[in-house]
Amino acid sequence: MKINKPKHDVNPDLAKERLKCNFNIEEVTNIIDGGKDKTVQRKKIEDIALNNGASLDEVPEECLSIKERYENAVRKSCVYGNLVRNEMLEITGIENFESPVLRRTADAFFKDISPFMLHLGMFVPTLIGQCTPEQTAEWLPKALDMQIIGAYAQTELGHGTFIRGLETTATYNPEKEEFVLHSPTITSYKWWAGGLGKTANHCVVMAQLYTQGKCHGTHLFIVKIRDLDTHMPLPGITVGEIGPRMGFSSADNGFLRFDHFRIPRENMLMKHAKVEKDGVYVKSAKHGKLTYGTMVFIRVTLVSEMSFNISKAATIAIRYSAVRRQTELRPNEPEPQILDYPTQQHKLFICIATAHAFQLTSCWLWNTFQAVLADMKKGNVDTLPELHALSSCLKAVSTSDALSHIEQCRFACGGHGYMLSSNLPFIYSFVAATRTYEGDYTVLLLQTARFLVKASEQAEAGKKLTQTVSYLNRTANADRLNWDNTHEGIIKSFQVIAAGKIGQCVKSIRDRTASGMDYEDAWLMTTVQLVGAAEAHCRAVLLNTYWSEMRKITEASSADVKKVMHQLAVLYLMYWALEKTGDLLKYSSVSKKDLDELQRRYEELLAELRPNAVGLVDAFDLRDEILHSSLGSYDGRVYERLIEEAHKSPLNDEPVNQSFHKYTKPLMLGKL
Ligand SMILES: CC/C=C\C/C=C\C/C=C\C/C=C\C/C=C\C/C=C/C=C/C(=O)SCCNC(=O)CCNC(=O)[C@H](O)C(C)(C)COP(=O)(O)OP(=O)(O)OC[C@H]1O[C@@H](n2cnc3c(N)ncnc32)[C@H](O)[C@@H]1OP(=O)(O)O
Ligand SMILES: Cc1cc2nc3c(=O)[nH]c(=O)nc-3n(C[C@H](O)[C@H](O)[C@H](O)COP(=O)(O)OP(=O)(O)OC[C@H]3O[C@@H](n4cnc5c(N)ncnc54)[C@H](O)[C@@H]3O)c2cc1C
Repeated sequence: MKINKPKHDVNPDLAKERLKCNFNIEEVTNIIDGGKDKTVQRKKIEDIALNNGASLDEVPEECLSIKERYENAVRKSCVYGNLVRNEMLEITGIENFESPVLRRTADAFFKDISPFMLHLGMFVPTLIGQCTPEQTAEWLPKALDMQIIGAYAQTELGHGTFIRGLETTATYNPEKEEFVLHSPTITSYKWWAGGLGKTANHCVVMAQLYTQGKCHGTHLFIVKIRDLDTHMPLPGITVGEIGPRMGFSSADNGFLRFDHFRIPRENMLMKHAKVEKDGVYVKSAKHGKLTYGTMVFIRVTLVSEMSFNISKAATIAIRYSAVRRQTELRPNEPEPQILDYPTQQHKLFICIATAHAFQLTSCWLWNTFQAVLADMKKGNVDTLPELHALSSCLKAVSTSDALSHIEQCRFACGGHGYMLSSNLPFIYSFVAATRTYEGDYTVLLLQTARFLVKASEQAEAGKKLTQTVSYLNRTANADRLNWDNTHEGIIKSFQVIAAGKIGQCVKSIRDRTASGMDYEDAWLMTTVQLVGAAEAHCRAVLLNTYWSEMRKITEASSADVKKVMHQLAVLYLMYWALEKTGDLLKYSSVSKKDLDELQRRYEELLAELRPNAVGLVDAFDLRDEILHSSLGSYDGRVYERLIEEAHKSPLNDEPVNQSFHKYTKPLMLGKL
């Protein structure tokens, strides 16, 4: 594999690490990309971005003012958008506009985020999923060609989670064959939509549909909000940016208020329901929640997105840990590389394993999603509830785990990890938002819990369950599992933990209703346990999927690659078994001796993986221009880069800042 040659000598410690690596890095890269041809395709697309000045920012993004950051991000988004439509989509195929490669290449342009991200990320998928064929023909080519730029405006100031509580109204007027969009209250302001504030000229709006005097619940509408020539907001539209936030600093999350704003009838997205010219409401969907389809799609894609973000953080922290030396172990001996500390390995190797676990699980989930879409095309919606339960818990757990692992990577880099130039704070604040958007962590786990409680009751009644919950058929009446210290044994124990927790929830709800509580209150009182049960289910799914997909995908691999991929998966199983010892003690016959043995094996495994650590992150094949990190570059010039970045601070533009003469000196002289 051609590695882009570093311009400088590689740090000697890092160079030695690469010599220690005992597996074929390219083979692992191909596995991560999904095949050799996919690696070639990714590199080709990255080359297009990098050959077009992707990473060239004279002043680092973080040193710009809010306005400058936004304007710079728009400039780069236009260069990027143009490359996407003219060159990159030609390589991926237009039907793969959502390819993770495009999203990842965007990182070569933006340390933070593109104001156009939600155009491709949510607006286009909504058109694809929610339009009739005629509407698709009208809107999709314009959107893909970026003649129109869109946002996804669902959340309001007063409601994000509870979609049925949204207050924006779309009232049909049959005389004019128009919908009137209106924001009746302060809490009905649309709030948060990415790109809505200043960039988008169109948006998809979720609103309560009224026709013939009756409310039919939330539906989607496409709305032009700005003049395409002047970009001025249209009369009846108040639109702007919501203000600075923890991350997403180069984008324009927006607010939007409608004042009796009229749109043609054809602008209701009518794939699943429509309003006839005379105002008659017709529902064609066989499932009530198909208008939520874009959210399911994004939840599915976020699992792969989390793998990517963990792999970036792990690459930075592991390369840095190979360069950084700290603390004498024995007098007069050289200070060890911090990567030699088992505590450091404990923080970091799980990140490598998790990136693989999420990547393989995301491919499996994507295939499941495609199968459900195919079923739905044939009119069968029976598989949707399982997909919703699965995508909800995997989105919740993968974003939450990614966030805590990325924070560990920052801790692992000590003070330098706190520098924006390390890129870790950007990665962290980007991922922090993912735990909330597209459905808050707790809320989504409670969605999965609804499915699990029903499944448990069906298992109790002797019904055969679908694949991801079929373990409930086997474990419904199991009390404590006999501990079996094999890999399959660990996976099984997680299924027993999940089954036990779900069973306990069902019992709590029944006990509470039996003592006179109504079902809603009994459910509410049990929600802390229900969240735990859904998380446990998700862990069982993740462990099982990672293990079985890893074995499948490495079947034809070389012995060394097989070995290291196997070691990572075992590390993942052991890490989680040790994290959940309380649950294991509760639901299996595991003994203190077994757990001590597991701990010992885990520590040995860290040592076995140690020589391959740098090779494993090199295999993520994240080019420096995508990583944007003073600590994580391929050549390991950590200290030189930190100094170079420090010199870019605008505060170093002159030797004395004017504030000295204006304020400090008068203070010193007692003249304030
Ligand atoms: C130039 C370009 C540069 C770069 C771009 C390049 C590439 C881009 C590519 C990719 C980008 C990738 C990522 C970026 C994406 C996003 C970035 C950031 C933006 C974020 C956007 C948002 O956040 S949009 C808003 C999202 N909002 C939510 O998620 C709200 C969460 N709430 C809900 O989902 C629901 O309200 C609820 C599920 C909590 C409850 O719904 P409700 O209607 O009240 O339903 P219930 O009555 O409770 O339930 C009834 C039954 O329906 C079932 N149900 C619920 N939801 C679904 C569903 N979605 N599907 C199927 N079934 C569902 C529910 O379980 C109930 O079932 P029962 O059987 O139990 O009755
Ligand atoms: C960076 C970012 C980008 C975003 N982009 C968009 C966008 O492009 N388009 C868009 O429409 N939206 C967007 N959002 C909004 C996002 O989807 C919502 O913030 C999210 O769905 C959470 O809803 P909320 O803010 O109303 O939180 P709330 O629902 O108010 O949550 C607050 C707390 O209450 C808890 N809670 C709420 N309901 C329940 C319940 N039923 N049971 C138990 N606990 C509960 C939650 O767990 C949480 O702890 C974005 C948000 C962020 C942060």
